[in-house]
Amino acid sequence: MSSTPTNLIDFLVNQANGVKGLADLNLASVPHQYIQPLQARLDHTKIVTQKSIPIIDFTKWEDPDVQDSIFDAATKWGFFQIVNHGIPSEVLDDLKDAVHRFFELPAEEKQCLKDNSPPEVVRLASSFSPYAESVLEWKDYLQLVYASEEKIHAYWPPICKDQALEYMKHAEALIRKLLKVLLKKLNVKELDKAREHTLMGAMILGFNYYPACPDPEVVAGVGPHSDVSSITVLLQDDIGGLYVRGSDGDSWIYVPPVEGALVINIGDVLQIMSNERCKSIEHRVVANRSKTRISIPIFVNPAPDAVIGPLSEVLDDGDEPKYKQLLYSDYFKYFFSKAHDGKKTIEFAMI
Ligand SMILES: O=C(O)CCC(=O)C(=O)O
Ligand SMILES: [Fe+2]
Repeated sequence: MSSTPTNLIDFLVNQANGVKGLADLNLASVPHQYIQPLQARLDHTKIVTQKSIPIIDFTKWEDPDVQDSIFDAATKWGFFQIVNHGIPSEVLDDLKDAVHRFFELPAEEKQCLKDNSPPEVVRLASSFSPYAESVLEWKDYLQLVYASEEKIHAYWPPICKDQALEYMKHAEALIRKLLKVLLKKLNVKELDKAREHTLMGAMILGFNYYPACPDPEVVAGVGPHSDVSSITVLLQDDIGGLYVRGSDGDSWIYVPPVEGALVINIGDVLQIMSNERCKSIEHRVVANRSKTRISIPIFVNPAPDAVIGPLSEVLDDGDEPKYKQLLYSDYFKYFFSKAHDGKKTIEFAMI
């Protein structure tokens, strides 16, 4: 049995071993840096099993009834799953295989990728913001920015590039449809170029890797947070571990893996732009004792230079604005400057 590396952050981050490298040491228990204080751990008595987020058939997405159910889910739950979304199952399966292949690369290759990647295109990290957190999260992640074809071909890792790009091409069409439905319900007639820049001007494909953990009860896979996206489109594998905050603000609802489905959630940007009609709901991930889990979010983000704030079409209905107008890059930087802290990020945008 091995012991914890003396300089843990150096081992995880600079040597690019990640928590995958730590898990491969087969430690009997997790290093103290991962142990969450009692009040931060998931209280199992708060888990609700009788409720679940809606599952929506996306086949007839232009049908007004389907659009109503999407908006209803966005306003009441902030989270829903979609099936029959049009992305072929082979594209999803090939992507999941590619994610495993990527994280199974030797640390030297990951380090080489880190050293040679411009952070505006490719970022490899462990935990969330390890230099800003007092307790680490049991997760490694890769972020691939959906930049120009030229940058993608130059910098996305060859071991997963084709599968990631194929998925993004399909997903982009789906994202446009989802945003059109949500905007229509907010009285915005079309998704023109300016709105595209604001709502989907910078998309990031994330690969999340949660290795099996000897003490899943005491660590956070991901601590409670809401996403800073417009919307997030998440592909999860069949292991499970995602929980979303119930509407009472106290309970946690399990999001079961559904074969072929994508989990959609509203992010802070759409909560702000809809002046709180759409809800950006807190969620968290629990690690697994015996199995590695992966998940693949697309963070549909505004361009960094976009100004976000309540839409005029929403305020025209007589609403008082609850949020100010602010530069998205300021919001994004603020999110990463601290540990995950529930719904606190959005206070940065409140009037
Ligand atoms: O792994 C998951 O199911 C969700 C991950 C997540 O919430 C995130 O990456 O923002
Ligand atoms: Fe999230």
